[in-house]
Parts: sequence; C-alpha cells; structure tokens
Amino acid sequence: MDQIVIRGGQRLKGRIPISGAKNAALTLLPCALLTDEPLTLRNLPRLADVDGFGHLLNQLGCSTTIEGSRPEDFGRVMTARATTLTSTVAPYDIVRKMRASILVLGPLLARAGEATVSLPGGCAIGNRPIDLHLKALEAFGAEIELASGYVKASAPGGRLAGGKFTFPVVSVGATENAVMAAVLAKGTCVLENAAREPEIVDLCNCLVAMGAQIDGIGTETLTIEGVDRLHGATYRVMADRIEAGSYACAAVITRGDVELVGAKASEMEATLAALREAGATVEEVKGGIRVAMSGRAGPVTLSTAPYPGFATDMQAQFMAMATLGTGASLFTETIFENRYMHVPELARMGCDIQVKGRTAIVRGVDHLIGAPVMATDLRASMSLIIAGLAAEGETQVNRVYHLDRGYERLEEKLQAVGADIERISAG
Ligand SMILES: CC(=O)N[C@H]1[C@@H](OP(=O)(O)OP(=O)(O)OC[C@H]2O[C@@H](n3ccc(=O)[nH]c3=O)[C@H](O)[C@@H]2O)O[C@H](CO)[C@@H](O)[C@@H]1O
Ligand SMILES: C=C(OP(=O)(O)O)C(=O)O
Repeated sequence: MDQIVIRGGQRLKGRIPISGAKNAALTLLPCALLTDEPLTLRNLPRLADVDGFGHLLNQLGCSTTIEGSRPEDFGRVMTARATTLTSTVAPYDIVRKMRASILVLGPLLARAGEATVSLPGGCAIGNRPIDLHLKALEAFGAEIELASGYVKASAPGGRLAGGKFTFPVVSVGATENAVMAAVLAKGTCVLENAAREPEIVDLCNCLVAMGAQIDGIGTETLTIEGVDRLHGATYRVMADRIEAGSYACAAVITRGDVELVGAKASEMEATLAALREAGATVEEVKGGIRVAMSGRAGPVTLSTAPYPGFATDMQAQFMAMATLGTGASLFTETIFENRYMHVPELARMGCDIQVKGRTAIVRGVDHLIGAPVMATDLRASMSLIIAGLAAEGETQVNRVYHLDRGYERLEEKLQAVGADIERISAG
C-alpha cells in the first residue's frame, strides 16, 4: 500500500491551487439522475470518492465521460447523462466504501418513483445514522421500508406529493437528499432548520440551473416548488474550503506564507477567524487568500458547529497546528462522537493532548519528532501530514487511501511550495 514520507522542517512558501470541493462534487454528481439530459460538471476534483461515485452512476444506467483532461491539469470536466435509468438499486458493495452513495436515494425516488439503497452503516468518526434522510422523504410522501440492510423507498403514484419537514438537528446529507427529492415533487416541499453549508448552496444553484424552483437558498428554510421535469446544465464545482483550510494550517505550522489560489473567503469565515485567533496573517488577495505566519501559533478555543460555525472537517487539522503552538488550546467536537482518532497518532510524534469526552486540551510543545503513523479517516490523516511537515526527521503516513478520498494530488501541491514530501508507491 502507498505511503507518504515527509522530512519535516521546510517553510511552505508559494501558491497552492485549490481544487473543486469533494463534498460539493458528491452532491452535484447525483443531480445527473434527475434528468434525461446531460449534466456537465467543471472543476471536478480527481479523487477516489469522485471516481467511486462515477461507478455508482454507471451502475444505475447513467453514462459518465471525462472531456479534455490533461494529466497536468487539476480538476476535470465530466458529463453525466442518465437518458434512461437501468437500475434503481445502490448495492452494499459500493455504498459501504463511500457513505455519500446514500445521496442517490432522493434523486432516484424523484425520477423513478422508487429507490433501493444499502444502509451505509457507521464509520470511524461515528455512527452516522440516516434516520433524518428517511424522515424528510416520508414527510414529502415517500413510503419507506427497511429490510436486509437496505432502504426501499417509493413514491405512491410515482411522484412525491410534497410536504414540510423540520430537522431536529442540522444534517448536511439529509438536507441534500431531501432537496434533490423535492425538485420533481407534485407540490411544494418546505425544509426548516436545513443545513446552510456552502456545498448546499452549490447544490441548489446547480438544481436551479437545471430548472428547479428553490427559494431561501443559503438560509435555514428552503421552499421547493416541484417542477415536471429538469433539463441539462453545465455547472462549475465550488472551491474546496476544507482543502484550503488544511493547507492554511500547514502554512501556519511551518511559519510559511502561501496563497490559496481559488479559495473564497466568504465561504470559510470561521476557519479564517480561527487562523487569525492563532496569530496568522490572513488576507484576501485577487483570486484567493494569503495566509502567513512568522512565529509560533497562539492558543485557540474552537468548538465545531454546523455552518456558519467552525467545521468539524477542520478540527483535526487545527489540532495538529496547535500541537506546536504556545499555551493550551481547547477543542470541543459537537458533531461526531468519535472524531479524535488522530490524537493517539499525534501523541506518537510527541504531542501533549488530553481528551475528555467531547473536549480535548492541547498543550503546545517545542518540537515534534517524525514517526510512522496511520489514521482511520480523511481529516485525521491530513492532521498527520500537517504535523509531519513541522516535525524533526521523517514521518511516514500510512493508509494513504484516506487522503486520496479528499485531497487531489496532495504531495505535488505541497512539493511545489517547498515541502520535502513524496509518495512511495507499493507498486
Ligand atoms: C460527503 C459530505 O458532504 N460529508 C460531510 C457531511 O457528512 P454528513 O452529511 O454525513 O453529516 P451530517 O451533517 O448529516 O451529520 C451531522 C450530525 O447529524 C447526525 N445525523 C445525520 C443524519 C441523520 O439522518 N441522522 C443523524 O443523527 C450525524 O450523526 C452527525 O452527528 O457533513 C458533515 C458535517 O459537516 C461533514 O463532516 C462531512 O464531511
Ligand atoms: C467526513 C468526511 O467525509 P465523508 O462524509 O465523505 O465521510 C470529510 O470530508 O471530512
């Protein structure tokens, strides 16, 4: 299995191109199921999860073609076309590898009036139930059965009637599924306490470009007036605010100076505020964001929350950054019950972190020492890369497939700004 090897201590300096957002791509791809016309997505990141989603679409009868992509380019253009659906079943083998596969449930139900999707199960960061996805669809008129590990959903008469659902807790995925189901409903669908993440705004904007009628985009109340059909569209995937934030943490821990090319400050205010709290210089520049740091990071107090709060997907990276900071930083993880899996691995590099339930106290140390490490999820893996970039000696990060789910050509991007990092292929 591939390994990433880092010899720490290089200051990052230069421009880092930010790719299309994984979490936007994974909700824009299933939109192709909603129409018999082609949906072309530009700036689609080259990631294992995006490839996996392409395979799932193919399984359902939706063709996918990549156009005009050169190996040296970041991002791709993909056209997905579901002229006729050949299946409405998302099997266990695919869903278990990629939780976001659950996002075909809403579109299949809307287009075909039925869908059978394997339950995704839990993962390293928590239980991650899908009860809210199902309750929202039921509120819109779906009939749902659970059997043999599968969700079987149908719309009486072939089309959802419409209705209203108030989320008891904010869920990104459930909001996405519900919106995609609602756009072809017979009546009006209202979602209250909906997630407001920029990726949901991206989803809604793409659906509107396809002919959907959605009011309240970017707010916690979404009103969707169902239409009879959607048409094709060409849509550019937004920049990855989590990737950008991750490289910002890498710049701070190495006392570097980087420009995150393509990142949008308005979509990552909480991350930028946290960087400033740590003492970084953060400024919007033409076409991106500059992040620079001259000394050790100061302590931060961060609590994860739904957007516009501080993203849970940034928690591990800030924690890595704080390990070499001054003073004590306090983290509270409120979204996922098991998202401190990076702590024991960071401890192997010499960090001082104490976890108590949902909180973690990080006491900054003077230096970290490279070590062989591995993580069980994507952002935890990135936190080890960040720590490795500043550690003395060599860090070998194993289980690289987690990083390949969410960071497009990570080692190339970091090499280009001065990091001593390489991928050792298992062959
Ligand atoms: C592909 C994608 O976009 N993934 C993101 C998405 O995951 P995902 O959509 O799975 O996360 P949710 O926003 O749904 O989860 C938020 C919380 O709600 C709970 N919950 C969720 C659904 C449900 O039916 N019942 C329920 O109880 C979850 O267990 C969790 O505690 O948002 C998360 C929170 O910002 C991010 O960490 C993930 O990177
Ligand atoms: C948790 C994440 O992704 P997923 O929901 O795809 O597991 C993430 O992007 O950090």
